Amino acid sequence: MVKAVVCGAAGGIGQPLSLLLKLNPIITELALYDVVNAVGVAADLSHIPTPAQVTGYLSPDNGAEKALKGADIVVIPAGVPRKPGMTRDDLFVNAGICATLAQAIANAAPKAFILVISNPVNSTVPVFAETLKKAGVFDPKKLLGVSHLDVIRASTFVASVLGKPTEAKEYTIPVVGGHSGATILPLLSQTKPAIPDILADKEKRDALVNRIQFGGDEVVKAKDGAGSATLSMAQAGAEFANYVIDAAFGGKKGKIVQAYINLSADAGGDAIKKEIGADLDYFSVNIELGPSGVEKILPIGELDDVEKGLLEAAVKELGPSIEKGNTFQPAPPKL
Ligand SMILES: NC(=O)c1ccc[n+]([C@@H]2O[C@H](COP(=O)([O-])OP(=O)(O)OC[C@H]3O[C@@H](n4cnc5c(N)ncnc54)[C@H](O)[C@@H]3O)[C@@H](O)[C@H]2O)c1
Ligand SMILES: O=C(O)C[C@H](O)C(=O)O
Repeated sequence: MVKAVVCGAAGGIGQPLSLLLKLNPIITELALYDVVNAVGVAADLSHIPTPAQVTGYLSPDNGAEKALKGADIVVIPAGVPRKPGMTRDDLFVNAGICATLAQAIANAAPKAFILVISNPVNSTVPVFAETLKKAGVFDPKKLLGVSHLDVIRASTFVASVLGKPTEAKEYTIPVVGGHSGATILPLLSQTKPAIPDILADKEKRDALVNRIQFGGDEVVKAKDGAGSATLSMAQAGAEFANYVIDAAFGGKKGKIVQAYINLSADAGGDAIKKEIGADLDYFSVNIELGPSGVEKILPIGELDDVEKGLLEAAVKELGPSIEKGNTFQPAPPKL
């Protein structure tokens, strides 16, 4: 029996993400929460003949906590998306929503896995952590910032540069760092199978790194004011959630993925700080998933000279974003 909850379920990401989770046969309960339309989306999905029983909740009468009660995993795409000209940092307005949802999770589902999609991920994950810490329920093994869209983009774009667009799934590229521009660090030198021709071609490689780092901008520009990536994010979010569910509840230990996490989650976090040469609290790293969530933090591994330069830029930009999340003070509740 697995209960999944989507917060922000009526949105551009929330709806297709909820659909994809409804299709996962391990999920037996799917609760949808949003400040608008969650009941309608739930009614719609509830007609699909898969095991998950779908319910919808709105904000009045403590809807968030009702939805969250007994949750095993909570996926959060709640909050405002970018418009052209905005950076992800401009979305820090979402911090308040994140703090409110974190408090509701602390009250109603303190042991749940929490997957944060809401931007800016580099700051919203620290906001979640700080709220959970204050509530005394923070488990760094279970709080995961979802940077998986960068990973699926990397596979797609590498295959495209190789002229093998139909074989994207065959290419695995670890993407570490954070989830915003220069903080996104694709480790092309660790691509499997190896891509020596791209690595040797500076122009090709630079363009590829840039496309992975700024793939989000490509979609924001194309949507021209109608939001940012929703469908690819829903796929990435569901794939990532399914990895976590399989590892925690499906007996499939050992999956290695990247996620933006608090480095205190495992002893391997200290080794990461040495590898990156910085005392950051958060970084997107290779993790092994298991029943406890982050079972192990694994080394980043060897970087080539290009990647060492990119790492320096990523670390520089990440520090202030983390600090912003760590020090965020939610507005006091209105009386
Ligand atoms: N991590 C990533 O890779 C990634 C990728 C794409 C988008 N995002 C981010 O995901 C977020 C959502 O994007 P979207 O395109 O779905 O936006 P959207 O506006 O289409 O949907 C957001 C939903 O959140 C809901 N919401 C607002 N306040 C809420 C609250 N307090 N509680 C519950 N729900 C609330 C809204 O009603 C809306 O339905 C944005 O911040 C966006 O930047 C992250
Ligand atoms: O670019 C955005 O604002 C949304 C998301 O973070 C993305 O990478 O597509």
